Amino acid sequence: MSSTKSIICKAAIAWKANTPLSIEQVEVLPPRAHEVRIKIAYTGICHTDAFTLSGDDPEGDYPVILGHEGAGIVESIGEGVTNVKVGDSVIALYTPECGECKFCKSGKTNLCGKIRATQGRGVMPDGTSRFKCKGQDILHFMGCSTFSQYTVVADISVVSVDPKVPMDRTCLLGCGITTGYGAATITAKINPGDNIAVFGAGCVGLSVIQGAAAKKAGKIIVVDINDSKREWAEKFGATDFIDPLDLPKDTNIVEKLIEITDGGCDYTFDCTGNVHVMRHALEACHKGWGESIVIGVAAAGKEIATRPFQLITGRVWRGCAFGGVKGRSQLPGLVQDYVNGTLKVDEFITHRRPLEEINQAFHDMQHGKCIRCVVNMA
Ligand SMILES: NC(=O)C1=CN([C@@H]2O[C@H](COP(=O)(O)OP(=O)(O)OC[C@H]3O[C@@H](n4cnc5c(N)ncnc54)[C@H](OP(=O)(O)O)[C@@H]3O)[C@@H](O)[C@H]2O)C=CC1
Ligand SMILES: N[C@@H](CCC(=O)N[C@@H](CSC=O)C(=O)NCC(=O)O)C(=O)O
Ligand SMILES: [Zn+2]
Ligand SMILES: [Zn+2]
Repeated sequence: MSSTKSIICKAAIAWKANTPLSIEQVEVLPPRAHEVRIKIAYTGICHTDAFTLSGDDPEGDYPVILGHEGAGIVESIGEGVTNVKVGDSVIALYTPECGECKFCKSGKTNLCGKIRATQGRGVMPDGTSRFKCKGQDILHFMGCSTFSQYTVVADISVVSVDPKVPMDRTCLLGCGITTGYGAATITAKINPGDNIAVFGAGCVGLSVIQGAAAKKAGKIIVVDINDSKREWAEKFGATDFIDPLDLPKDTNIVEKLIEITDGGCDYTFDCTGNVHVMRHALEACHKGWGESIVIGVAAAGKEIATRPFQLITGRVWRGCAFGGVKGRSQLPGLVQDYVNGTLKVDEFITHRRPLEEINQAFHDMQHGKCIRCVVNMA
């Protein structure tokens, strides 16, 4: 049912790049046509939130409410909304799904194009913001802004899920876990026995591992410069763990991977955002058919490089957003995969914090043993 009233609530605002978030009282305007206002219950913090906060995101602009890995309850809907209703348990989608645009109709990508231009400018599809604080408009982020107790999203950027599943779990299907699992089970076409390598054993990389294990991959080799991730990688199904910094001086990670996979990997995945790692991931692929999938986000100006010969001799370089998953069509099924035990979610939660401690949660993520911190937005 549509509401005409604003809501005053708490949100963590990034007033400018590279500064701690500030907990503020914000006004959240009512949803307009084809918009949904959500009471956010829990949100994860993804490395991409930190990427934008750092100032490295070419689309980054301020002041902004970050957060794109969130779940909550529909509080009100605007005119014309039919896909969700007040009271639904939902996940916000930074990759929307309109079902009508050239991209959605292509059957070749999950990258819906309907609202990407306005989303990239931090505004709603009509070009305006639904957040106000201290007399000024506050920008939206990735069409979600889950670091606010209430947020407004486009109706194509939200999906209802099983209300019996706790939202401190479903929030994590809003980005990292789904991205990694989808990269391994949808974007890559892993056959049983295929040898794969995962570079970076954070939330995304660990979820690639679980996806590859689900596809009955052969060797699942995890490459991370942080030895403490060995245990994590094995917990999610890795068969081998290599810290490149431990290799003999005369051996590099590409040679090592080619050696232990009899010519190279069938698939590799970059989950680090480091463009040099992306090159290693490509060149560790098997001649003739190996595919490397870029997931990591790199800063403005960073570019990848390799010899054209690597591609001429059959290696394929591709990437994916949100694992290639169509949020409105496929997330409810992934939630059920969690319910029936085939998709790990609980195991990713290493930290929990209240909204007031969100800056410490960013610190957790960038130091120590954090895989995912879940923030309680109450
Ligand atoms: N394409 C998409 O749709 C999405 C992309 N992303 C991006 O994916 C990447 C991973 O996200 P997330 O898992 O949350 O990030 P994390 O920071 O949790 O994980 C990154 C992992 O890579 C390791 N690492 C860093 N540098 C290297 C290196 N040179 N060689 C090997 N390992 C390395 C890190 O180790 P250490 O802990 O020691 O730093 C860490 O374990 C990020 O760039 C993020 O922005 C995230 C979600 C969706
Ligand atoms: N604004 C950033 C975009 C970085 C990026 O690639 N984002 C991913 C999701 S990362 C989630 O944690 C993505 O979905 N990209 C597709 C898109 O349409 O943006 C930049 O410009 O670097
Ligand atoms: Zn993310
Ligand atoms: Zn679309």
